[in-house]
Amino acid sequence: MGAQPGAAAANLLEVRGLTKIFGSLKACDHVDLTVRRGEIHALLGENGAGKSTLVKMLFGSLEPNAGEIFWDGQPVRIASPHAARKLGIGMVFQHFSLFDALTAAENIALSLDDDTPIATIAAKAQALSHSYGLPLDPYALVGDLSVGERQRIEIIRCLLQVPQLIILDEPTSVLTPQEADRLFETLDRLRAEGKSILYISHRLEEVKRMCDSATVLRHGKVVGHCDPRRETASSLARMMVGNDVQAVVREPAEGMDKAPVLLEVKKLSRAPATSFSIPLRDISLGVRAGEVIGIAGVAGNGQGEFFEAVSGEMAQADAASVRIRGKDAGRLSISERRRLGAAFVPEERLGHGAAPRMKLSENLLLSRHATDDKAFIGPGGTIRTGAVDAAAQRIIAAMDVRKSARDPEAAALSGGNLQKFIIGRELDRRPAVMVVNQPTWGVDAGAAAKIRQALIGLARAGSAVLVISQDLDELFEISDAIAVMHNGQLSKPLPIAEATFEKIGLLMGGAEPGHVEPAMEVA
Ligand SMILES: Nc1ncnc2c1ncn2[C@@H]1O[C@H](COP(=O)(O)OP(=O)(O)OP(=O)(O)O)[C@@H](O)[C@H]1O
Repeated sequence: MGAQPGAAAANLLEVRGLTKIFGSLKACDHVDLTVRRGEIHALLGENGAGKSTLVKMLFGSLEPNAGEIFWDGQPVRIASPHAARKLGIGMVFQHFSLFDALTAAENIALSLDDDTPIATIAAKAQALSHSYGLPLDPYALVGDLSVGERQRIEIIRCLLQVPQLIILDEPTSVLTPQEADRLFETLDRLRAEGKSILYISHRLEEVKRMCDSATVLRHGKVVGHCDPRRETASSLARMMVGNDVQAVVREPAEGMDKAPVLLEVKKLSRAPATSFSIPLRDISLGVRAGEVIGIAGVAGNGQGEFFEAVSGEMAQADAASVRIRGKDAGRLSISERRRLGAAFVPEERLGHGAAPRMKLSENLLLSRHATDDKAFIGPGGTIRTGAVDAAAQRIIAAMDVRKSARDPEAAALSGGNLQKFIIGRELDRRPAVMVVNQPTWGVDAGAAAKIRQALIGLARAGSAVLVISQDLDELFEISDAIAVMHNGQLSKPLPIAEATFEKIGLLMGGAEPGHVEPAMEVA
């Protein structure tokens, strides 16, 4: 610190004693952080450790209660994202803030503080996209783009402002392995140009591969610094969690071929609901009591539409296209399907999986009043608040949900902790059929292992479990068979003993199921 104005300080960013308090919780407790020029610095920590809170203070969207920030050696106050951008801090958020009905260039224009003509923005965006190897058509409608392409718009939007420090919050959680590789090449390039990157990720292998240094947070405090290249994924996880992460154990399922099919999808087809959605084509699948079936696929190949059709968010014309415990359910609503013993966990947790401004207990009542009316609703329709509260606390304890109050609003939980609560809320019902989309998205290694083990446990206790996930490691860890969704079609499930990354990868890329073996020989 104390560099002369004008002379570049060795450290681009220094944070001393940064503190943020929510109610009685110190989400960040005297945090120190140093980011050097030209380094990729990982910010690690389990769910709720305080990572998002810290970067929100650096990006000017939260005001610290105490502490100092030095930028290029000089003390600064970052009062708003606008001020952060002016300093040279850019951020690529985990949840994209793009409008589907606008083009890439129009979306970028919205975030710029001047009124540069669209054609100029498009030309600049295209030049950046070429030079950083991030293919992008500035005139494409965002609604037509894959998640990976949308992220590229966010990155290019950030680069257009010529930042010195780029904050990336879980950038690869929604990317395919190929898209992630491309992102890593871009980050390498930015580092070589002397830019600094603050990188939040729960994927420890990629942290080891990409990052030069790491700061580890636990319960809002810095508990360590390390060079991730010298650590293993498990030593990093241990540093974050404070103890070893339990490996997931998948006992082989016995006699499954004779077990009843609890969830059946039969010749399910669906025309696209909007010009941005994928049509579903003749999908058939059965999930038996006791088994976990995984659905792999590159994002945007119909997984969301399939989830909507199975869960009842979108009813089908053909009642027999979805059968739950032997009953036609295709035309039933979500609540009616839940009453048949099914549970559904959507991908998007805020707004979809939980109402943000409602307390956890209220969210619990909202999702379970139909199925648990005896437990939660008393005579004359009164709510048994004691029972609802006890169930909420039971779920919080079972899933180790970390929070700042006894029964906080859903929006006050960190992303991973909210996911733990939503999964726990459904597991607590012991549903006969469980369908979950991206079960561990944004969840730390310890909590992910816990959720995966719980899904296997639910199946082995006699339920049918269907897991849609982009995380192939996860699917290989928990599934008894894996099917692949490509362009609205589903391949036949491949028993896990026969499945390999290569076979599944080829199917994800659109290989005909029958041609998997020859294609591999050619390769
Ligand atoms: N607006 C808020 N009001 C109250 N508490 C909050 C608020 N935002 C965050 N918290 C609490 O602060 C703590 C830190 O949350 P934060 O989102 O920073 O964690 P995180 O490390 O980013 O977690 P994750 O990996 O799950 O995203 C959590 O316990 C969370 O419940």
